Amino acid sequence: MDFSYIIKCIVFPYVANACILLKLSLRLWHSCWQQEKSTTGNRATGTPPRTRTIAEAQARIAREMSTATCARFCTPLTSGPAGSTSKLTAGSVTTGSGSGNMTSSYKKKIPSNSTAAAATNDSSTTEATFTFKLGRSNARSSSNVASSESSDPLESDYSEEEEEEPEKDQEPVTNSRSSSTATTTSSSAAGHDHDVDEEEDDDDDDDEEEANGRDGDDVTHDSSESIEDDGNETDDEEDDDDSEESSSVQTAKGVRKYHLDDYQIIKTVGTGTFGRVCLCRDRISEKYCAMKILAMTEVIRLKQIEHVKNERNILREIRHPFVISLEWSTKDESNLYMIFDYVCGGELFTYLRNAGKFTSQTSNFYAAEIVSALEYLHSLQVVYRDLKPENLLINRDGHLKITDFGFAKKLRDRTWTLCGTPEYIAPEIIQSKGHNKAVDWWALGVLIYEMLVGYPPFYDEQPFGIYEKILSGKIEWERHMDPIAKDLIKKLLVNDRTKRLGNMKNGADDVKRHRWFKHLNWNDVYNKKLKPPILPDVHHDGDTKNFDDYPEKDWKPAKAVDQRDLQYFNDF
Ligand SMILES: Nc1ncnc2c1ncn2[C@@H]1O[C@H](COP(=O)(O)OP(=O)(O)OP(=O)(O)O)[C@@H](O)[C@H]1O
Repeated sequence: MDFSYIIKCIVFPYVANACILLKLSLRLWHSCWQQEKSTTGNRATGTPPRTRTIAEAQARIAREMSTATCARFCTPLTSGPAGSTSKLTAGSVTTGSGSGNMTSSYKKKIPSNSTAAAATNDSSTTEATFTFKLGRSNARSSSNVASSESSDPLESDYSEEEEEEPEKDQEPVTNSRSSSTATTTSSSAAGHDHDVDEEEDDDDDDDEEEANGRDGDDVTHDSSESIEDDGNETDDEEDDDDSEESSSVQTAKGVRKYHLDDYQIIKTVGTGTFGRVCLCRDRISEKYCAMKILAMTEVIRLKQIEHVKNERNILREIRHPFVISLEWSTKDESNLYMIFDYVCGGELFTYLRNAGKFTSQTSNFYAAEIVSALEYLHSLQVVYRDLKPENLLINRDGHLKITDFGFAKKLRDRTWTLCGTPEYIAPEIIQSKGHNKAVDWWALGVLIYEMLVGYPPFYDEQPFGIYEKILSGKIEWERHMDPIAKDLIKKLLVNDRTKRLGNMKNGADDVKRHRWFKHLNWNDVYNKKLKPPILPDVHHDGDTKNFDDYPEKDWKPAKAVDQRDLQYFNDF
């Protein structure tokens, strides 16, 4: 073996990966340090971390896992806030090894420094890094991550290219920007969104173009056009009286003038990084809905302005049976508000943890609905970037609704943000190579594995351990795993994204034609004709029994932001 071969093929890859991990460590350290300086207490709302009662599932998973893996997956437990208990039972679940009701404490938010954070409940530890979004994770070593390096509140993302670029327009937008036109929204995103899309420029670009069977011209997409076309567009010209908390929206039944007062808040059903999600009742239509309330001070502090705007803009544009529907959005001087359909069945995550794992049939059903949604999103050049069981809600009819578009982004080509949930992050995101829709197909592979096995394929207590495992590409397989499902997972969890199923020239069709989905008629999938394996136990549309209880008295009103900061959200 010649010397240059050893350097190129053995030493270089190790050194490269070590450098990447070192870089991530430095960013983590930097961000921890920044967060520690600036925060005490847990988020603007003051809500304690959420816990659940799922020890039996944990014990079962522990039994089924090798001791070493188990020690990593079953991280230290903490007791939760009084009253924060899961009411969910597994009685109605058709699953693999599911076995009824389970109780025990299960740490919902596992910070990067789990012991310290568990002891203090302090967001300065739980929000370490690239803005760790720890509100939603249960058995994860941490939840979502999104990089936030700069002190510019508009700069939510990290990219090497950015650092070399001259400072972009970083002042808050002026009043001359119309608050609701799509063009403004779009130009704002272009001007401030540091989740940079760039033409491909590194070595594998050409390969990738070839593999995708597309050329650069094909990928251009003018988001402003589609947003303007959207029936939900607020019509300021027709209604000059519209205040920020109210607006007229064209609905199927004609123009409706929405007001925040139209919604009666009933109960908190979920918490997130910047606020909470409440069940509410629309006094006009008498429909139940979910109101996501985001404290602007937190959005600014965590440099997530563009991500939040992306979320709203993308959601306004899309409509699909397996994607949450945004009905209206608005703001006041303290909060941003998004009104969604209320999905009363709760999170797929809870059903999965209660069951331990799903059968191949059950997993296949959910995977098919996700494939249908991903195909649709990608056709609009939207990359979702946060696929995981916590973000999949089960509707009363048993079908899925994908929620939380906080990391979704309309792509021209590639983007560089380090974001996602560690266990679900694709290797190219860790390596800061620039990523595209291929990351969603990777995440689908992780999700199918987690549904079938009960835990994700790459796990460690620390995000860096997870990243190391992802980059190593080694996966432990269960002996009795469905071999056809295993084949699909292998084809999705391919480190080289140009060879990853879903990202090649036939796109989603390659996934849809895989043998694991052979029996499916994809029109039936889209039209919800398949029989759902789980029917949630709910008594009426506003039932909250499938969600945890949150002590309502813990919510403190978010602080009003000053006029200058308010302008960041002019186009929200
Ligand atoms: N439309 C809905 N119907 C019912 N529950 C919902 C709905 N939307 C969100 N939830 C609940 O609220 C939780 C938090 O919502 P979401 O993930 O959108 O908030 P987030 O602030 O973006 O959270 P994170 O910071 O974890 O990303 C969800 O996991 C879910 O349990």
